[in-house]
Amino acid sequence: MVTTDNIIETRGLSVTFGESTDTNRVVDDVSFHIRHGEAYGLIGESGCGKSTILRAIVGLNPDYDGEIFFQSQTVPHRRDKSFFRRMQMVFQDPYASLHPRKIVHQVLAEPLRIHGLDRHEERISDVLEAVGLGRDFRFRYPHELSGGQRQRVAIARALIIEPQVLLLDEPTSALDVSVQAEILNLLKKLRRERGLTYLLVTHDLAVVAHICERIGMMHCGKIIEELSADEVRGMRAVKDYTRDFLAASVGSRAGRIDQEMLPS
Ligand SMILES: Nc1ncnc2c1ncn2[C@@H]1O[C@H](COP(=O)(O)OP(=O)(O)OP(=O)(O)O)[C@@H](O)[C@H]1O
Repeated sequence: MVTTDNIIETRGLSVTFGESTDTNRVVDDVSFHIRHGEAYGLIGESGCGKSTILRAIVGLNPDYDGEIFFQSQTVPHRRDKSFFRRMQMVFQDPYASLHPRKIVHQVLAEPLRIHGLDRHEERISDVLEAVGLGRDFRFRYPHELSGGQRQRVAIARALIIEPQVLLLDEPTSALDVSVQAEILNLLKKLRRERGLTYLLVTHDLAVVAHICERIGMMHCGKIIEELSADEVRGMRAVKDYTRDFLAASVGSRAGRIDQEMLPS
């Protein structure tokens, strides 16, 4: 049943790559929902299909089976502009996602132009302020920014058209650990201030536990179990696979983002 509490829902979502006898079903019959204003995390080991789900939802993988709903409406396989007005994506690598020959002002003006929004100067200044960069950053090229600053610009670009949902694909994994914490805190603040809904994909337990209220554990293309953030922190999983994943994550790179760096 699709309810109005859900902003995103998938039913029987499957994605298969390859042709004829050489096919690989990397997302296999995935059904889950995200409520308005919720932060939902998909976690799992590399290659389990997390990013493919995100890409299917945002329309970068149009060849999927099953259904995707946005605010109770079936989303057409080919997304239109109005869809992107409401849902934006932030990619893992801020080095690759920003055009090297465009200054920040141009990067931020482009979505405003595409979506026909006015007051460019004001919106650009406001969004730079919101992501913790001053107005002066407008004139910088990406190579004149640090990794964290670039990811702030990428977040600003996603937010400038005031979407309802951000899809976050490993938004901090290309950054130094100390910078990761800054960006995670920024994402938390922005969600609180703007009532955003997040779908976050990561293999990093600390990231998902700090940002998300509910977490889907993925394995071999399926969500095998859903947990609350408290259940993740308390290592209270039902499935053996999830318990092993949580146990293996403690003390790993993920564990180095400690509580002090991430005020809740
Ligand atoms: N366009 C594509 N064509 C063929 N195979 C693909 C394509 N995109 C992804 N895959 C394969 O699908 C599987 C799932 O990839 P996906 O990127 O969704 O995993 P992931 O869980 O996000 O992993 P990671 O954390 O490493 O990004 C992988 O085996 C990958 O090689």
